[in-house]
Amino acid sequence: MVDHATAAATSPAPAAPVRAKMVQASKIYTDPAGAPKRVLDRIDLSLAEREFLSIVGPSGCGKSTVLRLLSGLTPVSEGRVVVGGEEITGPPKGVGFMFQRDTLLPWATVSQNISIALELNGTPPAERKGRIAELLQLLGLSQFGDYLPAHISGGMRQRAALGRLLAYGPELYLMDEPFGALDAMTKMTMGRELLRIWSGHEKSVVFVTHDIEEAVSLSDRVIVMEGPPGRIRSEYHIDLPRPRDLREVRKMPEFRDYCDRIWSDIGYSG
Ligand SMILES: Nc1ncnc2c1ncn2[C@@H]1O[C@H](COP(=O)(O)OP(=O)(O)OP(=O)(O)O)[C@@H](O)[C@H]1O
Repeated sequence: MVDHATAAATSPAPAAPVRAKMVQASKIYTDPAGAPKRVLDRIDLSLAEREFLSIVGPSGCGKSTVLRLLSGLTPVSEGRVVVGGEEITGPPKGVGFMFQRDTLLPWATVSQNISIALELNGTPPAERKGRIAELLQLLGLSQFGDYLPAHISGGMRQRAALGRLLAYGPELYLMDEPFGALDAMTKMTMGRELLRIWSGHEKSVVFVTHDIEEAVSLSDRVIVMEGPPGRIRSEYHIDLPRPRDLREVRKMPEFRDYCDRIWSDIGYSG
């Protein structure tokens, strides 16, 4: 663990090339009375190529704001955000977002939702049909391509949203509690799918979750935030074997140990 309260507040330089980083990045919003409100305070964060990084922390500590800064959807107030080697001033290429509630287009079928992502990334029309079929198969949705989002379950909608993200094919996945609304079993299945896809495609992931066990089971590294204003409190390199069986890994004493330490960092003593 690196304790950011006492150690220099920087991540150790990862061995792999850097996919994204935040350097002394702060975000200042305006509160309803018009006064400045510092929601992120001098965040230093480095994400390696092919790294799976999770961010946990209490509600309102700024986890989503970190994702928004990395996505370029929200500009940084102080400091720098660098993605793919370039300081960003807007949404950079190669970045895809997935939210807790799926944001599928309600009037388009599952296949059409995926097709739009393929169109956006420039996949030639002749290749789209085959690619859609592949993705539907990968996500167990082959029977549901012609369904509207309202006519499938919440878990299926999240799978379709993941399919759309994969269709878009970003280098960096920014995921904001993507499985937060799902039941425990579907959540585990989605986590397993995500790991399978991630390990096959070698993309980088920043995954925000309230679920510490989910964070530890999926990640290479877990960052614990505190705030407001949002700061990095500590980080854990998760030294658990890969490939991971998400149920088996939870039985390991090291897994429990990581979770216990993160719970106490967040301030929960049981
Ligand atoms: N557009 C905005 N204008 C003003 N304040 C904002 C805005 N967006 C977020 N905030 C504030 O920034 C702080 C951090 O919000 P953020 O959503 O990043 O936290 P979070 O850790 O993701 O929370 P949660 O776990 O509850 O989703 C909160 O106090 C929130 O009210």
